[in-house]
Amino acid sequence: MIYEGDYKGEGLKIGIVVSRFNDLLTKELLDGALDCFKRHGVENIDIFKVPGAFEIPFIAKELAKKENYDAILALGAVVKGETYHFELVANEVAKGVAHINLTYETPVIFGVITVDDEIQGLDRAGIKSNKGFEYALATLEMANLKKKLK
Ligand SMILES: O=c1[nH]c(NC[C@H](O)[C@H](O)[C@H](O)CO)c([N+](=O)[O-])c(=O)[nH]1
Repeated sequence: MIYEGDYKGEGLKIGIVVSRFNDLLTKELLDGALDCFKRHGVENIDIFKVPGAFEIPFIAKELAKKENYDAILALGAVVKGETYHFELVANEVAKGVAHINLTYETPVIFGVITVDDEIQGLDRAGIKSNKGFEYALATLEMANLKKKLK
């Protein structure tokens, strides 16, 4: 028997946590995700805005604890700078989101792009593709797969 989630969005309640740091990129990721959710029939979306990617896990955890979202999408953009800060932020956000997935009952999709520079970021935020749309598809798939496991 093969179990996989479909992309039906009707009746799903989705939470999006999006960081404002590098919002030239993150607002495009958010637009791409909202476009995807709308095209797949999702009508119940809550959006939570945080200062930077480092703050994403805290809010994602608070939402997962409530257990009233079918899935949560974390969107952010970490761009390599001159300092080591890039690696610290990127690693901690990934670890934080992974920890929430294994601690609570709500799937949290890791939609944080980590890029060397803004151009690479723009390529992924609309020029060559919109990763926000792709991460939203993963969110729909996981929300529906989880329903099948009940
Ligand atoms: O979302 C980001 N936050 C970044 N830093 C801020 C961080 O997420 C926190 O908001 C800040 O450290 C306050 O806690 C970034 N860098 O510094 O490289 C970055 O590229 N992206």
